[in-house]
Amino acid sequence: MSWEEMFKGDFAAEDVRAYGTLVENLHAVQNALAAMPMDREAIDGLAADLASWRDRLEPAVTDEQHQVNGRVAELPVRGHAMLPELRVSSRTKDRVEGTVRFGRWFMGGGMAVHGGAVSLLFDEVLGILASLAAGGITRTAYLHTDYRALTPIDTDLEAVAWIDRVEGRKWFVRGEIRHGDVVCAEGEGLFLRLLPEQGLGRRTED
Ligand SMILES: CCCCCCCCCCCCCC(=O)SCCNC(=O)CCNC(=O)[C@H](O)C(C)(C)COP(=O)(O)OP(=O)(O)OC[C@H]1O[C@@H](n2cnc3c(N)ncnc32)[C@H](O)[C@@H]1OP(=O)(O)O
Repeated sequence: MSWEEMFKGDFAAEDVRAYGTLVENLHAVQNALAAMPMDREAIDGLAADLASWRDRLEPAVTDEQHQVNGRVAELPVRGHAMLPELRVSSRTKDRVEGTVRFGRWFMGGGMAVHGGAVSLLFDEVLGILASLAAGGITRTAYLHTDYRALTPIDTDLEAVAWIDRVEGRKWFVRGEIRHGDVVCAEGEGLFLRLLPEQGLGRRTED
């Protein structure tokens, strides 16, 4: 299956743009919120605005096949608002490269990215490569992260992934997150190509 087939979007171009703007604004608010001082007026105002949007959106909740989040093929990370915005600059079946900038929202402490967010990025970049290389959807069996240096926020980082080896349906993938010449973190993951009966998103209890 080609990348284009796997990530074929089904939304109109203007809706894609609109969702991209929404995610961009959401991330900007998250970053500003994470960095704000105590400000009761802002806190109370934002809390009220969010409650109003909760009341508007919750009655319209739909199933996974019809949600927009994470299904917008044309946007970085498929428009998945939970993910750091990885911008893939090159992808082959052997290697994926991209850039990412973690905002203040992802800070753990010391102006550095939270370790869980680093692993989150590895799951994404290694997972993209595994799915691309396997020619179909893969699922993470394990993911190992070595934190070599603090990963700074608010600066462009490089993310790369390459295939280590393949054994049947098992794709062993490695990657790095770099800031200039500094390797901030190394990742290694095992991704299993799903069997037809395992389906996308099917849970074990289904
Ligand atoms: C809209 C379209 C969107 C598309 C998005 C694409 C890009 C997305 C990018 C984002 C990506 C994000 C992706 C995500 O976040 S995926 C979400 C996170 N992952 C999960 O929740 C996975 C949960 N686990 C499972 O579903 C199953 O356990 C899986 C599927 C992984 C394997 O269950 P399955 O029943 O299939 O396999 P098996 O048990 O017969 O084992 C088969 C072989 O594998 C070996 N093995 C198994 N586990 C381990 C282990 N932990 N260490 C070492 N080895 C392990 C095992 O020994 C055996 O080896 P061998 O004896 O054959 O040699």
